[in-house]
Amino acid sequence: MTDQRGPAVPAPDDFLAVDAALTAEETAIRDTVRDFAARELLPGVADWFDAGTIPDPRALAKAFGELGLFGMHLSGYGCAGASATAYGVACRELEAVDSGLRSFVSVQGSLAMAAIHKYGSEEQKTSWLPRMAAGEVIGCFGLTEPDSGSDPGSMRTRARRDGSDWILDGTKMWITNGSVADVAVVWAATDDGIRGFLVPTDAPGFTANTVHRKLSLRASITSELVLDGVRLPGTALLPGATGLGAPLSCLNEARFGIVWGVVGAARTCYLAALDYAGTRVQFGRPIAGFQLTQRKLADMVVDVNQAGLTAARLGRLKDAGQCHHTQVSFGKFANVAAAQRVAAAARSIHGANGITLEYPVLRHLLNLETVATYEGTEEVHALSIGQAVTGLSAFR
Ligand SMILES: Cc1cc2nc3c(=O)[nH]c(=O)nc-3n(C[C@H](O)[C@H](O)[C@H](O)COP(=O)(O)OP(=O)(O)OC[C@H]3O[C@@H](n4cnc5c(N)ncnc54)[C@H](O)[C@@H]3O)c2cc1C
Repeated sequence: MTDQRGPAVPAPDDFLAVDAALTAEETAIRDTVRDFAARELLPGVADWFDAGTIPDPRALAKAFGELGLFGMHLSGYGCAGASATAYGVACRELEAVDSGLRSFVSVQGSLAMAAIHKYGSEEQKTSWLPRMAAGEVIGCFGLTEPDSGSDPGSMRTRARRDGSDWILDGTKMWITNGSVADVAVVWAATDDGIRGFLVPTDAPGFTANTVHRKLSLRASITSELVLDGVRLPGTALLPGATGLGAPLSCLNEARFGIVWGVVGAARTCYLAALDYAGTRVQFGRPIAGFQLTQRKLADMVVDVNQAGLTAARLGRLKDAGQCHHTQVSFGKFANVAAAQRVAAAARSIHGANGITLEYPVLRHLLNLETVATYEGTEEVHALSIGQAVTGLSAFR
């Protein structure tokens, strides 16, 4: 909108008019997910966080499936085949409500389904993907172990041959949706290097134990997976996944969703702070009128919108097939840190109210501790960027 005085004052949450570059389809997806999230997720999320769970994960999976969010940027097998940017926008709108809800979609679509889509046999794809896309089957992705996190090559979970079968032994830790999953994509060391397996969670010897007393990502189910002599047929092996590069490429898909998602978390915190600062009166005037508050709000609007710009640029690079994994590392590294700064500043603007679940700010700030840790910690992505720019690996 312009008038004779020139362009209008930009919208606080889209200061650089990034969304104007979305296609009509991407805009429609944004609006659909935003409406759904406001109607179905936002009213309950503080209670779910308080209770430390998602009350009905199967119903939630069905609802996400009906919206076409699972495996949204994959094609065929019941997946929506949308652009990477559209998927990113959907992640942004979900994480504007809670990082745990975006994690549900990331793990199902970008980790479990992407692994099957990329590395599975035709039979595995037709058997699992349509039901996972519809939300009838929940998947999880087991890479991390109690003693193997940033260095997944050190994993101890073993898969050994027994005739044409495989026998899996080991423990996976911090696995999102592990206790509610129907199928686990489990990565294990074999005599031929790291391989991926599709493990039905009712297989004898498989157990999942929910992790309790988390202080972050509480509206999400996190589990330990125990594999005690789990016997699988030869057809459980993902034939195309050979070596550590396979799970790492799935993580790169999920990280792309994080680059976008945290923009949503930051936006929510920023808008809450802006609203609060405009109505909270101290010393006879709204705290938004104090210079120190305005400095915070200016820093926040820059962080939110620069992060949005980074996400949008990576989306277009990915849609063009031109997004290098170190660029996704750049996005995760920069955007998570920006979201953490915004959430912390928003919490301070809310004063004492900011420590309660009546306002979203501390919930988001706590969630972002997980988001900074999973899919590669802040340090790991710094090293990945460092390696890209220097040509020297400092990982070990
Ligand atoms: C809520 C939640 C959900 C999760 N969901 C999943 C899931 O679904 N599937 C899954 O497989 N995993 C999942 N994870 C695990 C997550 O990916 C790991 O926690 C992460 O990779 C870090 O591993 P770690 O916790 O073992 O930390 P560590 O690797 O032990 O790292 C500890 C610290 O050391 C630093 N560090 C490590 N190596 C280096 C180095 N070379 N140089 C400098 N610093 C270094 C790290 O950056 C970090 O600060 C989840 C985690 C959480 C908290």
